[in-house]
Amino acid sequence: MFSISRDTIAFVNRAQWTPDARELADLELSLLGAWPGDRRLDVAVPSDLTAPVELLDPEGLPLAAYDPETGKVDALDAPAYGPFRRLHLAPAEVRAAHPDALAVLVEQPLSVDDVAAIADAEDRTGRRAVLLARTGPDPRRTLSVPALIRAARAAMPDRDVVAVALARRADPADDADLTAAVLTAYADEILAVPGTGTLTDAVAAIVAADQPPLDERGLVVFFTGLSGSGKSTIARALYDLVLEDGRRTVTSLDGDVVRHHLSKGLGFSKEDRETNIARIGWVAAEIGRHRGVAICSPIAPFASTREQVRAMVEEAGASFALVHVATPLEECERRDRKGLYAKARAGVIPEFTGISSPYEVPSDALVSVDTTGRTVADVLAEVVRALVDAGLWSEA
Ligand SMILES: Nc1ncnc2c1ncn2[C@@H]1O[C@H](COP(=O)(O)OS(=O)(=O)O)[C@@H](OP(=O)(O)O)[C@H]1O
Ligand SMILES: Nc1ncnc2c1ncn2[C@@H]1O[C@H](COP(=O)(O)OP(=O)(O)O)[C@@H](O)[C@H]1O
Repeated sequence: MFSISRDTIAFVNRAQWTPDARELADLELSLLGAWPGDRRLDVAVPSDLTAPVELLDPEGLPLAAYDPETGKVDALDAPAYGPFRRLHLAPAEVRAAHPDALAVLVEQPLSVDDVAAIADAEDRTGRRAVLLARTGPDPRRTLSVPALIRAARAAMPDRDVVAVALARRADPADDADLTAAVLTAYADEILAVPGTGTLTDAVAAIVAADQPPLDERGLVVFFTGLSGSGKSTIARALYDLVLEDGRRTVTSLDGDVVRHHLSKGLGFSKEDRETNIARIGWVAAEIGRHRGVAICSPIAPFASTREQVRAMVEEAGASFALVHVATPLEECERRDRKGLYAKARAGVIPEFTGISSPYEVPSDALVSVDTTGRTVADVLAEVVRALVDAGLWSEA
């Protein structure tokens, strides 16, 4: 007969939580045995979840059982996500391979001077350098994690590079303490290098490929404004301009069009509008990640949702330009091309933006354009000028 044990029931019922990027980095160090024994592992688990909570990786794989009371973790599985995963070694593995290592923290591409300093220290101490690349979230990061690792390998091809998921702390003293403790787990001797000076051609090429000039990075131009304000019209004109220019690939994510495909079935409640914008933002960020241009033109009436899109896009390494199409309600209503305002006024369409649903005017727009009494070409020129002035677009 088939029976389910109490353990199985407890396992199936376990609360689950996906930590944020900083917490996942800390958890990884803890699972590898690199986290300082005297430091509590903090994961902001919602208080209504019963301990122990299973901590999941971004793909839903349970990594550890966590007790929010004590901060204790019990390993369930090894992290398996992220590039260069094979370089994420435990201190014990590094010490077994290199008992006399000289640990060098790599946060920037190693310069010619850095490499010379490392070689000097190796001669002086009789130790061999192991390059510990800081791969945890770091607001000061100037290179993507894969590029940092590639640059470290290119600078010192004969040395081992180890990826250490050390997340930057906001408090400099706290950050220095944690960094020292984690490095000491890997090696008895640590060398700090300045991370400044000239780069070899090979390293410089990796940096240049990873950090193109602003006007070659992904770009999301996000038009927001009332229905009938002119978003689609100007967005289409910009789209054609990018195609005519020919230097960049471009995708249009128009409000109406998105609602026929990506957001089919969604309505106009606050929740559905937020879902709609989050979807547009997600796609736009992916386009930006590939250095394309995405032109979005939904109403996007809520500031917080627009901010989320900005964050997603910037996290993907692309630029976000918010364009407020600030044509006043009276003019939009006068145009009423689709007859929607008349229906909204008559109460036939509920929750209509500007009439019976709010529009939060942006305070973070790159440019704000009122299309009243102006030609499309004139408004387009103003938008392009704003993009050029911000360094996001260059005239051919
Ligand atoms: N209740 C209500 N409120 C606002 N708009 C409405 C509504 N019902 C239908 N429509 C039509 O849907 C278009 C707006 O869709 P969006 O996806 O851009 O809206 S949102 O960003 O999710 O708020 C909008 O198109 P645009 O005129 O191009 O803005 C309208 O044609
Ligand atoms: N300078 C202008 N820029 C954009 N649209 C304009 C302008 N002048 C008049 N219009 C008209 O206003 C209407 C805007 O509609 P649309 O672009 O669909 O707005 P939205 O996408 O914001 O709903 C169109 O009929 C367009 O021809």
